[in-house]
This record gives sequence, C-alpha cells and structure tokens, in this order.
Amino acid sequence: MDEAAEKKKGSEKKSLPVLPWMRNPVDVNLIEECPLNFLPFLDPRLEVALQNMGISSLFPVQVAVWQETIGPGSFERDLCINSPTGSGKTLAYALPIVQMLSTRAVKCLRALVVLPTRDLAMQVKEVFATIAPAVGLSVGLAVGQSSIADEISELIKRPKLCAGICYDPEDFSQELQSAVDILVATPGRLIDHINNTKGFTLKHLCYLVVDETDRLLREAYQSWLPTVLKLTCSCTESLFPYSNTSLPSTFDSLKTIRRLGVERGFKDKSYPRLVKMVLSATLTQDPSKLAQLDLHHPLFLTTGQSRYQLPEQLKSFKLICESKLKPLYLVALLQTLEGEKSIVFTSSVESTHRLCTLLNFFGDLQIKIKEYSGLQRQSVRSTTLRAFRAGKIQVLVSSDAMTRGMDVDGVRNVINYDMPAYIKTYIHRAGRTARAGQTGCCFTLLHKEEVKRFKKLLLKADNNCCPVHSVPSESIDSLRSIYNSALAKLKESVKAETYKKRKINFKPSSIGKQK
Ligand SMILES: Nc1ncnc2c1ncn2[C@@H]1O[C@H](COP(=O)(O)OP(=O)(O)OP(=O)(O)O)[C@@H](O)[C@H]1O
Repeated sequence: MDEAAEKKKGSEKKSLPVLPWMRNPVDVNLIEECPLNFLPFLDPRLEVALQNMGISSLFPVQVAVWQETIGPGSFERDLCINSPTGSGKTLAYALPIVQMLSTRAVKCLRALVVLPTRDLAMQVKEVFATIAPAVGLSVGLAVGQSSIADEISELIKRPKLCAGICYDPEDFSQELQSAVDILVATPGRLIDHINNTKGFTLKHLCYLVVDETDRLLREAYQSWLPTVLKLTCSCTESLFPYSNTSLPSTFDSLKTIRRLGVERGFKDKSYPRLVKMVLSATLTQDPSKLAQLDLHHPLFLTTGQSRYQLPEQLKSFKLICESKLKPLYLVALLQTLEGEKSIVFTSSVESTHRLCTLLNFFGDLQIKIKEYSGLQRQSVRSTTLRAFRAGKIQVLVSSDAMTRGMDVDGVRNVINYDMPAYIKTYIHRAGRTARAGQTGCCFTLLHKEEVKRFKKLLLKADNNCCPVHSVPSESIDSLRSIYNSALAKLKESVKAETYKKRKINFKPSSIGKQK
C-alpha cells in the first residue's frame, strides 16, 4: 500500500465513531418524505392540526423518528439524532410525544424539552402549542421571561379554596398538580422550579428531549442534567406511589401510558423507563460527553456518511477583501441583495454593536438594519426578532445569539462578517437559511491569509465548492466617501457611549458604595 493510500485509510479509521452503536446508524437519506394520510397511526386530530400549519407530508427525519417511536420501534430505544439544520428536527420529536400523550387521562408533567436559550425555547414551545391543544394537552414554558410567580401560576394548578376558611399551606401542598403535560425549559429556570416550586415534580416524566445536545452538554448550570436524571430515575415505586395500595382509578391509565419498554439485554435498567431523545445538526460523538446522558440502548439516526452536513440547497461563497475594507464590501454586498432577508454574523457582541451602528451611519441604504445580541435586554431582542420575522427589518446584525436553531421564515442569506473558527459554528450560522428545502446563500468575508484556513474548514463538511463572489468595483468606489464619514460618526458615537458608561459607573451614589 502506498503512503497516500495508507494515510487515507488512517484518516478514514480516525473518523469512525468510537461508540459501536454509532457505527451502524439509520441513514435518514434513505428514507422518503411521507404524506400525512399515509402515516400509520397518526391521530386524525393531529393530522388536521398539521394541515392547518401548512404541512402536508413529513420530512425524512420526521418519518424516521416516527418509525422508531410510534411505528415498529415503539420507543424501545433512546434516540440520538444528527440531522442538518432546517431538516425539521423539532416536529420530529414533538409529533410522536404529543401523539403518545394524547390518550392520557390525568394531567401531569410527562414530557420535558430542554433548550439552551430563551428564544429557542419560546420557538419550540410555539411548535408544541400548534399541535398539542388539538388532543387536549397543555404546554408550559420555563425560561425566565416572566416573573417566577407568573411562571408558577402557569405551571401549577392550585386547589380551589372556599372563602372564609383558614387553610394551612402545608396541608394542600400534596394536592398541587401540574397544569401542563409538556414543559419546554432552559436549564436555569428548570433548576429554579425543581428547587423552589411547590408541586413541581419530574416523577411522572416519560419523555426527555435534549435539543441542541452538544451545546447543552457544555452547559453545566447547577448540574442540571444529573439533577434531572436523578429525579426521573426509573423506579416503579416513585412513579406509582399507590401501586400496592388503593390506587385512584385515574392513575391506572398512567401505568399504561407510561411505556413498559421491552428489556433487551439491559439488565440493570428498571422499567418503566424514561425515554430520551437527543438532537443536533452537529451531534457530538465523544463517548465521555454522551455518557452524561445515560442513554438506554441508543439508536443513532444520521444523514449520509459525513459527520457534518450542510443543507442541500445551500450555496456557499467567499468574498476576499482587505480587513479594513470589510464594512465597505459588506455594504456593497447588501446592496446587491436588494433588501432580501439576511443575517450578518460577527464574532462578538461588541463588534455586533459597532458594526450595526456603523451600517446605520451609511445613510440612505434603503435597508432596515438592527442589532440582535446577548448584550441586549430580552425584551429588546424579542421585539427585534418579531420585527425581523414580520419583514419590518431586512438585515439583522447578530452575535452568536442567533447561531443555533433559530427559525425565521424567508431568510435568504447569511453573511459571515467574521470567519467562524469552527466548522460547527459555520454549520449552525449557515443553517439559518436554506431551511426546509428552500434555497439560500452563505457569504463569508475573508482576508487573503484566511482563505486557506477557510477551505480546510469547509472540507470538514465535505464542501469543496465555495466560489469567489465579487461585488462591483464601482460600488466600492462610490461608497468610499460615505464610508469615511460613517467611520467618523462611529468614532463619535463610541466616545459618547464610553462617556455615558463612565458617568453611570462613577455616579456619586456608586462612589459612596465603593467606599
Ligand atoms: N413536514 C414539514 N413540512 C413543511 N415544513 C416543515 C415540516 N417540518 C418542519 N417544517 C418547517 O421547517 C423549518 C425548520 O424546522 P426546524 O426548526 O424543526 O429545523 P431543525 O432541524 O430543528 O433546524 P436547526 O438544526 O437549525 O434547529 C421550520 O420552519 C418548520 O416549520
């Protein structure tokens, strides 16, 4: 064997997943879309709800998950799903969960979906909220958007009290019940409710979804994952506390709803067990990270052979320019895009703010441009996002707050103002366009020294087709003078902001406090 062939063999070996169960995945590429009326066992009420959403057939990943949950797979195994951005992973888990819970008799918290950010959690809650009520299920949100008291009143049903009688709160704490069947949460607020909210319990949980898994496994907030796993640890006694005594008749149905999974050589796992679904467009294959999830007989679903996949309809381009001229090239590019919905990604919250301010000093661009970053208050971000969704804003300049999972209809272009350092970042950013089979473009601004590194980066996603995109040199020339004046205005604005910040930091009261 020659050296090159050996090297190739070596690298192929290296890319094989370490975990044996990851080596023989279900290839979602081999599965076809399925019209709703051909989908076995689909509850007719859910079919109508899906049709009302404009959905007439399920995407391949959704069909694959359906087969492994409602179909022959019957939720016997935990599912690890690696599927490209915009391929419909949300509905892939939401639909089977809602279908399974549609026959429940007693309301209690049975499904928990954890997401890394508030905006993402709110988006996923909306998806559940469009199908769950059709079968009488309620969905809650725990993200810290409203006060904890408001959130508690949404999540926990309190017993009706008669006027004039004095109650001991400890007496009815037993009677507190969940007001929701499904909860979508971020780790922080979830832990708050676990620790402090009376009546909040995970002991009836049947389904746990960890969306954007690779991102969430980095989120160690108050050990949220071990805490959740401990509290949901399958144990017939805690699930059915009255199983040996007089069980209220309504609780009988709980036993049947909670799947009594089939043991397949996994002797140490007790049943009924919690079913887990973990998903990402860039799912980790690191055994030590996946071990944290304590998966049961996991089944790996992935798309194609390559570990990292870009959406089929995505076109990638590079724009090569001098670093100091990047804003000029960006403006010229935005002009050629003629107001199409676009997201511009920068490498930090500070540069997002500066770039957005600068762009708005360019005067009559005829494009509404706004900032969206973790530096802003949630209410500001939500307002901006709503306006962007509604098309009132055409360009969003964003930090990585927008990188993962965000689904905004009609985004035609993604622009990497700063080259992403990792392929995972490229995939998630680029994946804000070309979603659900639509077309989209991803432009990356590079200076000469970055070109080689960028090529290598894209090869990790098997992408060796990234042509140069040029902007007309006349537009660059015509923008130079306005660019200089915009830069001068930016300097002034930065100065004013720094002065304002200093003034806030050194106001007499704070000086007093510092003493
Ligand atoms: N069966 C379907 N038919 C038509 N549109 C669908 C279908 N399923 C999902 N969609 C739409 O596809 C878009 C992408 O779905 P979703 O946000 O679930 O993708 P995703 O795979 O989770 O992406 P990401 O990895 O970026 O989070 C959404 O706008 C959703 O409404």
